Amino acid sequence: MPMDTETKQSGDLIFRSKLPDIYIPKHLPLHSYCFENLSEFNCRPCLIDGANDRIYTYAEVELTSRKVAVGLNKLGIQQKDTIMILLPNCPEFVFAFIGASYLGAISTMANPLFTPAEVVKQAKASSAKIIITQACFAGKVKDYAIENDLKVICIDSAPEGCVHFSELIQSDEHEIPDVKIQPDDVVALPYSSGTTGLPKGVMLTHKGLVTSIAQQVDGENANLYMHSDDVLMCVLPLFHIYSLNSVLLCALRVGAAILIMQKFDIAQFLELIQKHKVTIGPFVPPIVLAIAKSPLVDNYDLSSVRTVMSGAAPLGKELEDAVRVKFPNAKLGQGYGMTEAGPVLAMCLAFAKEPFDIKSGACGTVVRNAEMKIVDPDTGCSLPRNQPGEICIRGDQIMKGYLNDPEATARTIEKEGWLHTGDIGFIDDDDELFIVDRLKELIKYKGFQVAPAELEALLINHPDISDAAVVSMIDEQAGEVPVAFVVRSNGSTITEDEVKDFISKQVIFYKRIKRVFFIETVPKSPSGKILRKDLRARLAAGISN
Ligand SMILES: CC(C)(COP(=O)(O)OP(=O)(O)OC[C@H]1O[C@@H](n2cnc3c(N)ncnc32)[C@H](O)[C@@H]1OP(=O)(O)O)[C@@H](O)C(=O)NCCC(=O)NCCSC(=O)/C=C/c1ccc(O)cc1
Repeated sequence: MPMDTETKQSGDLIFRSKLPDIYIPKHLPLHSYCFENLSEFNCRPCLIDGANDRIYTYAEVELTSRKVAVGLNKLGIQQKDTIMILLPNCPEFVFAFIGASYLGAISTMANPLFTPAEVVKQAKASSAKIIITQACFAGKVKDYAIENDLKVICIDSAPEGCVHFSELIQSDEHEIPDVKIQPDDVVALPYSSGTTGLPKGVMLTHKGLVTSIAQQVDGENANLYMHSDDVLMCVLPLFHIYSLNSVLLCALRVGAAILIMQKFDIAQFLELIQKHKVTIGPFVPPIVLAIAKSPLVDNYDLSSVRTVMSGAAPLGKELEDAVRVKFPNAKLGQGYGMTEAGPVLAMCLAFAKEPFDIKSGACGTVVRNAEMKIVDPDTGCSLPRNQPGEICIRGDQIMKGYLNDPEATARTIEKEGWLHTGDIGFIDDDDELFIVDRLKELIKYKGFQVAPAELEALLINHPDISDAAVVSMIDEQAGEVPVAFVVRSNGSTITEDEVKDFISKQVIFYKRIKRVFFIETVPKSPSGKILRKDLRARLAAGISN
């Protein structure tokens, strides 16, 4: 047994990476760290827009981002202000995010397919001062922007009252304000519901993201080895931390090319891999499933791909094996992330420069410069190898906390710095982590988060519903889908379709309720907590209306 990866510290059994700790320049602001080695790849492709093959070199991306920083500043954005990026994957997403970082400002990212109410909720909660979007989504924030005197910037055309993105780029980069960015300053504010409750702003700092990127791609034997000849497929949405961190920011650090795809379409996706000789594919299980199942795959040359990573949801062993044959030259493995954890907790060591053997089904080994422990959820005691418990992580990469929510922060991060994931897993004799269950309420539809509390709050707003609980149901395509247990108000005859329609109108597609089951009472603990396990057990036993 590799004892040096396991130590005892004040009674806790702590696991560490097999890779040695490295120096991490945590004092650098995120943009300075990402562009630290820029002179080595100034003229190389940085962003490739898959929609039109337009290539932006590293020099262009860096310069444009600085211009955008000045442009944002001229529109009133100052250090510590928040901008909202409401965009699908596109070069402007990158310029806006990095531009805001140069200013010491914060980016909160939202799915442009959110309903107006969902966007406005996040814009309000994050106190966003500017919203950067596309003309077709501008209507979602128009009224809110007028009421609150916010500027809306559009990247394509500028509807009345909006500013065109090109105006930002016309600024003189030399006018960039001289800001002193502290390592603990927030740079990104994604939203996540964590282990319980409603979506909350996750404060990720310069130091946190620098540490997370370094844990993946820095060091002589990098854990997720990539270099300036690599081409990464960027099809996962940049408004979630997986793609933002493990694709965009990691690639920028090493000078790799980022192939931007706006929307997943299997034929276009395969075409782009072949055309641009993609070498690294960071995916999620539904994409892996599409590749495994599509007959189109055999018409394309995918031999350039050397790394296929899956994350954000569990990947079954059968699927892993089925897709392996489609990529003749690729190593296949998983990464394990959670927005609050910065996000990467564990990464497949077969992706290391000097790779290790791994087992299929494992979601990696704890990243370097970090500590992991597995605790008994009932007693809080740490557990030895091969015993499942709640996965906890400690290190500079984890979030600073939830925005304006010290109670939720304290529930998630212990005083000693341990972040509780709400995931149940164990570490085996070879230091590999296996996730076996989930303690938290979260539902994952194709890797997108659905917070049951959010849907329950909407449901009980309906006059014909007196109580409701939302849990996950297994689904082959999506992994999980939300289903509702509903208690009708006295005398109500509300139907399943009426309940579904009521929710569909208010939420993005992946939060739509797929089934409704009517019950007499929602099972609850004496303290009022919904007994979700009981409801899931009823589903498993084959409940029907
Ligand atoms: C690419 C997927 C897998 C599949 O996309 P899809 O085939 O379009 O299917 P969807 O179900 O998502 O979307 C379908 C619906 O959306 C619509 N849609 C779709 N994109 C459009 C559009 N750009 N315009 C307009 N309509 C559209 C589409 O038309 C359709 O609408 P409808 O027919 O009415 O249901 C997509 O689901 C997806 O991106 N999922 C991944 C989400 C994700 O990145 N999650 C990460 C969360 S953070 C995390 O967990 C971190 C983990 C992590 C792990 C490891 C690490 O190293 C680091 C981190």
